[in-house]
Amino acid sequence: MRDTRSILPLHVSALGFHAGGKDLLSAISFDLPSGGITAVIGPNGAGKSLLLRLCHGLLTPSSGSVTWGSPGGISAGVKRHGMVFQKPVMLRRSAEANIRHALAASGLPRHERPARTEAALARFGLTDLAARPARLMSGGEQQRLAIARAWALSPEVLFLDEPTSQLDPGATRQIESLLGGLRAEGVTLVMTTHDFGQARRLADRVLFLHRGRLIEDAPATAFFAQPASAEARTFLSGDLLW
Ligand SMILES: Nc1ncnc2c1ncn2[C@@H]1O[C@H](COP(=O)(O)OP(=O)(O)OP(=O)(O)O)[C@@H](O)[C@H]1O
Repeated sequence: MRDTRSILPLHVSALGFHAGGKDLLSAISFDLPSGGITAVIGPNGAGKSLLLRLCHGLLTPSSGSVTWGSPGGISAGVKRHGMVFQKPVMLRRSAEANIRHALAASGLPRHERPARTEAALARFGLTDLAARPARLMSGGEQQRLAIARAWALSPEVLFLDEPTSQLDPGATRQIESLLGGLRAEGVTLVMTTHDFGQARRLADRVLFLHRGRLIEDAPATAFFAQPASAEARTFLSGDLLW
């Protein structure tokens, strides 16, 4: 039977990542409790994608740790966090088959897959596109499918790496509205974005990274109204390039 205990909070402690002779992330510490949207922002190369990949387990920390769950809660071995990338990676199959494949890979019993697939397509407005080859779908449709595919696995936490950077304003608003809906459902979201307007519209909390360090961890309203650090002030004014 599925373990319904929470994988949260996520504890990131003194996290570091070293590659190519460089410290790309250093001494990053924060806790992620359940709920809300956290925007990870910062200039190009700050380490935002690396941070998400480390949290999701795609990379191994060089130092420090990423741990899930509180004592007595769920921890190792249960992966109820998903990740959506800037450019969705779709199999050369229909939209529906992409979701079914993810469900099969996750070990969901075969008899549960059709209903779960149907629900995911319906939830994200993709029912009419179910048979469409995923790679022929528009960028916005593919991103919706990527989110639907991640949602189908019932994630408690969803990491999204610049989910709308390839999309036009209409598709961006559509994705934002879907993300707001996931938040309302209780999914905990962590997303990188270069779009300050989007971070203001969506985020409850901001993690501001610069040169591999966590410079600010603040409620989004406070961060945008009055950033505490000189780096964030310069970044928000558009003058901090890297
Ligand atoms: N495996 C790797 N080996 C060496 N350097 C890497 C590796 N992965 C990332 N980097 C470097 O680490 C730095 C941070 O990369 P990352 O992709 O996390 O930045 P980012 O904040 O997401 O930037 P952007 O906003 O441009 O997407 C960059 O300078 C990048 O070139």
